[in-house]
Amino acid sequence: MPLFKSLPLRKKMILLFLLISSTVLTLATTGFAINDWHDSRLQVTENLRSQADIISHNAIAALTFEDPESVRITLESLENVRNIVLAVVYDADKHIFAQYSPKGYSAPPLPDSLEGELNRTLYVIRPVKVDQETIGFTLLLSDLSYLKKRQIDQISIAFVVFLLSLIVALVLSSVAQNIITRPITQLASTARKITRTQNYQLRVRNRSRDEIGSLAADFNQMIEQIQTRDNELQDASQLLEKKVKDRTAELLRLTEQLEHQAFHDNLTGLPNRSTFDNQLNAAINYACRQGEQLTVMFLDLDRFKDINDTLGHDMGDQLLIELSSRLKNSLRASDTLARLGGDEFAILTVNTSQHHATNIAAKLVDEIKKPVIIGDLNLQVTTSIGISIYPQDGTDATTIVKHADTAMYSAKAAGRNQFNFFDKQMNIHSERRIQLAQKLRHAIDNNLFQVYYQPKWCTRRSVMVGVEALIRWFDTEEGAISPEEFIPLAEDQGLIGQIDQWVMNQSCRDILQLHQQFGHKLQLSVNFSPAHFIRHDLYNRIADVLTQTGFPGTSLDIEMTETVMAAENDSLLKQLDQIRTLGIEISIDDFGIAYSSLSRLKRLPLNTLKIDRSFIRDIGRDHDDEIIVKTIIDMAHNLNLKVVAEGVETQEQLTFVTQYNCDQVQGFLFSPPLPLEKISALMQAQASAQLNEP
Ligand SMILES: Nc1nc2c(ncn2[C@@H]2O[C@@H]3COP(=O)(O)O[C@H]4[C@@H](O)[C@H](n5cnc6c(=O)[nH]c(N)nc65)O[C@@H]4COP(=O)(O)O[C@H]3[C@H]2O)c(=O)[nH]1
Repeated sequence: MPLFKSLPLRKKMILLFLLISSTVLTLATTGFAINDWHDSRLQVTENLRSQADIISHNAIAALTFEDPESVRITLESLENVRNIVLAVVYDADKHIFAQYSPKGYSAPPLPDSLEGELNRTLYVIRPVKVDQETIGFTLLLSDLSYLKKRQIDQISIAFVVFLLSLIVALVLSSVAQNIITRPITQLASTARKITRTQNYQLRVRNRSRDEIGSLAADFNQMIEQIQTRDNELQDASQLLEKKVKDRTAELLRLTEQLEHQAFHDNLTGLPNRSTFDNQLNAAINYACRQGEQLTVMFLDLDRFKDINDTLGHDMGDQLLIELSSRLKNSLRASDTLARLGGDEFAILTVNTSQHHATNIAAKLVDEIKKPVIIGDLNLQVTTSIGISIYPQDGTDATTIVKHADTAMYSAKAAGRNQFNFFDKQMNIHSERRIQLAQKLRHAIDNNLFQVYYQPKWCTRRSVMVGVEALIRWFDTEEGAISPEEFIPLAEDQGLIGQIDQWVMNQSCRDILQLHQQFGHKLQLSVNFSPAHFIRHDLYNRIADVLTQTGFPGTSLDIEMTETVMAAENDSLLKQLDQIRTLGIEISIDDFGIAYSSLSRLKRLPLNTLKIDRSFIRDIGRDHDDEIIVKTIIDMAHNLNLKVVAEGVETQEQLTFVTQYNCDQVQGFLFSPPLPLEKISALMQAQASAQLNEP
């Protein structure tokens, strides 16, 4: 049975067909054979009966007259009757009376029953009667071998027919199975193919309209649904795959960005402080093992805060980007350049001698000094660099960085635009800055400042026409502290606003006294740090001072550094215009050292240019500076601006600037900054002299 179950449907059907056909044929043949056998026996028996009746009738006389010869002759007449192998007539006592045996059969004793089978022969006994009296018996024996032979022949024929029928049945069943199972086989093979190839476009060819046809139609419909779902699934999976891919890429990008942001500065893309610290620590460990030197440079842009405050942060950012790239291009790939924040950069160079560090620092100072052109601005920035060397200036990262920072401040204090190597003395300066900052706060809170005034002389008339208010700080412990030292500190510490406000207030009161005393409108110049211009209430604050003090705006001059002038800034322009409505004049201080945009000069509402004293100082020594001074004077006059030469110390310098029609001069040649009483005395003297003039 398991073998049958595992057979393909086609073979199962053929086998079943054959089984059914052979069973039916066998049953039919057997039925026919049995029937035929019975019929034949019946016929033979019938024949024997009628022959026996005839013989019995004919033997009456012979038995009556005891004439066996005549019975024998009668019996011999059976010669033509087929199959009779023995004919015997018995007398009443069942003794053989006569017999006929064509095949030598011997007569058996007379059986008891009238019909039956004896020694594979059929026999029939008929009594010979006369008037109801039995006078003898007739026995006829018929041989069955003929019948059997016929039976065998028939069975043989039936067997052949059986075999032929089987062959026909085989052919027919094969055709039948082909008709029935082929669609099913196709269905199965299509299903297998679809499973194997996942090709849901395959369909079963459906020609019939029977159950298999509808099964195939249902199958096709089912595959169609699966195909639709598969397509939807594939679309969804593709979409999902794409989304997962996009998401993964996005995550990767974000991770990289976050990693980059964690270790780099956003604006310049340079490593940040934490990366620098890590690299420095690693470099120190390596240098320690190898016995090498390494150098840390701390770099800070000079007056960058002014640029940021006046030109705006966007401009400051662009400048930082440009300068970062310059720095990077000036260094080797093995050097680390990091932005620590604001305008502070740090550089780590490994295995570097002091000589090599000097070359690098000098190169960086020069690179930064080169003009930067952003839009129509031509900016010039300088930098101060502090350098410390491992292991001589420190053996751990914190100390080395701190010492480079200290050296940088020392470079700034020494006049900026230079580099300085750390030396132990500088620590004293660093501590000094901290101590000074504390003192400065105390001085502001307690009004511990004074204002000195430095006269400005008119070159044409040789009279004092104005004064510049300059703050003075006389500390009880250490005496006078120079503004050169504490003003940058105040700017750094965000204290300059309070200082300038105080100076303006005080000087307005002071000079108003002189106005009242001498009836002469001496012009007052006050210094204004660029930081003021980022506050939009500057106009109000100045107006308030004028209102509170009663000082005439027309006698006030505000000095701002050249960095302010470079601002492409509508707000600044607006503020300056507003301030000018108060009658106030505006001067550019220290002109010539930073910006040189002529178009900006023309656009801003200015009154005066003050030539930086570094140009005046070298008159008579540096021809270039002389040309610069002359050019500035010409240019200012062409722009309808007054020119003041500051820092005039010698007659030669005075002669030079006077020769080129400089309008005013200021400097030690005439007077250092003086307290109000001395200015008052000077004015007194001047007034007396004028009175004495012829
Ligand atoms: N070598 C030399 N120097 C001369 C000569 N004539 C004048 N000076 C000095 O040059 C400086 C002129 O002031 P500045 O250029 O505005 O430079 C000022 C100014 O930028 C700043 N400053 C002073 N007072 C104030 C203030 O009240 N507010 C602000 N924001 N800054 C101030 O501090 C700087 C230094 O001020 P000071 O030490 O008073 O130094 C003053 C003055 O003493 C000279 O012939 N030779």
